[in-house]
Amino acid sequence: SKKKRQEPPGPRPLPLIGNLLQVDLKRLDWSLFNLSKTHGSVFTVYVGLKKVVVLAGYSTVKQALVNHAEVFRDREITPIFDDLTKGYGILFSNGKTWKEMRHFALTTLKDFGMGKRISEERIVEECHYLLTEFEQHKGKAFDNAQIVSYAVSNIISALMFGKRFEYTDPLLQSMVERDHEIIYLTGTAAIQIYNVVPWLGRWLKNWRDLMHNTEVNKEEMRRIIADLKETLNPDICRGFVDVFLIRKQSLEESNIMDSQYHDENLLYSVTNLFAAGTDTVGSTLRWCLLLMAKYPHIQDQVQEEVDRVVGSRQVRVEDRKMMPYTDAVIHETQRYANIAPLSIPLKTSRDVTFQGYFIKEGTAVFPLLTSVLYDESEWESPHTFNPSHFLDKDGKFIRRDAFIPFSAGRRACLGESLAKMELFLFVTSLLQRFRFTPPPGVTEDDLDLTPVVGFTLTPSPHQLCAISREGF
Ligand code: HEM
Repeated sequence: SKKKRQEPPGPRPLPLIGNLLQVDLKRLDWSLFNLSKTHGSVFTVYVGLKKVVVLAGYSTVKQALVNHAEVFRDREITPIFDDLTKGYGILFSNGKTWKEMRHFALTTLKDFGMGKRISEERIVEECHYLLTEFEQHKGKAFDNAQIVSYAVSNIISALMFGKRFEYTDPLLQSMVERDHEIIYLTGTAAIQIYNVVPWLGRWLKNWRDLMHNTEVNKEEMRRIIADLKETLNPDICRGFVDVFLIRKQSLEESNIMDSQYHDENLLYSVTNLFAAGTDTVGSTLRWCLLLMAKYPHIQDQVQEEVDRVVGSRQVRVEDRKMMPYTDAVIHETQRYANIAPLSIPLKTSRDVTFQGYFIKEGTAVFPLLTSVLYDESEWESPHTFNPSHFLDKDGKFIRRDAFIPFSAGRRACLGESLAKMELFLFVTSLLQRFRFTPPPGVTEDDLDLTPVVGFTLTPSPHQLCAISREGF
């Protein structure tokens, strides 16, 4: 009946441009969050002619992604996602490709220690390189964006290629820089326009830059893979790429030619993991250092806890349970920084009636993480950086259901355990050794928390001073 097929409400769209006048493409997540206050937690917007259903607030997002996991599972392959990976790999694939590549990536990365002791050793080793680099800049104002990203990308590189890069290696530098650029450009207003009017592409500088960066990236990744192939030894698997190549070889030897283990899926899975594993953790780490410099009384409490629990020895993952305040600060950084505000768009895998509204198969869906991490009915002071969100009255760490910066359901981030381990070890190691302050002549109030808005939210370019702490 007509009633049963009622579609989610929303602002009235205009011909051709849809609701483009009601949203700010430069801060789409906040515009949609505001619209949810008028139109409810499930509503429709038209980005040009493209219809999108927005899910807002913790209970709605959770109900969709977790309780209707099979429906809200497929990726919406926008024109730009298609340009980037042609439906291969993990991030922007669907069906058999996605299922097999996600499963393979998860099991292989776990076999190489993702989230376990072996990764801990690797991260601890990388902390030393990072600290040495900070040491060289100590006391002077500097922008830590690059070295933080290099350290973080070495963790995923070790899992995939079985090696780390020197921070001075031009290959590492260019891959990190280009990925950063790609992630930024993908979220710009120009590319969102391209997604609804793809023939505009060649006229848009952002699109041309994106395509150029993607091509160079692929070339470099192909060369790394070719080197690994040349030196492949099935008895000593160095990482993800080796395991993939061996699986591919053995399937080919068995004359199975239609498997998912082909060059394209290898190339795009590796580029996906490198990009998803670098910029995300890198910018969260930078948010954390910036917030520590801005709120010195919070930094004091973290350092008091680090000194009391760890002292001057190496921090280990198992220290975390004795460090509720530090744990709360890292969680609150992820909540407040909200680095993936729109998550990554999904589409419905079949017709569904959700919260009384009919949503047709193939409809694009935005699980609005901003509306979850800033949900006023879940957080006591959503707009303030407040580690108490994760502490009970006795100062013990508490989990919060609405803390889903890695999203939830079938598509949830597959690097969550690795990211959490990296964040804990990098943050504590840096704060054990250094005090972070604004540069001379800049006050804490001057430190700007306005993000640069791309596909992720990163801190605006800034400088901090890393001052050596007494005893180190
Ligand atoms: C602070 C760090 C990180 C954050 C906040 C984060 C967040 C996210 C989010 C929001 C998604 C989208 C989930 C969805 O579509 O519902 C995602 C997907 C993904 N993440 Fe992460 N991520 C982080 C670190 C990592 C790391 C370290 C890796 C690499 C090991 C990684 C690999 C991936 C992959 C491969 C996907 C795609 C999953 C799929 O489509 O099935 N992420 N991440």
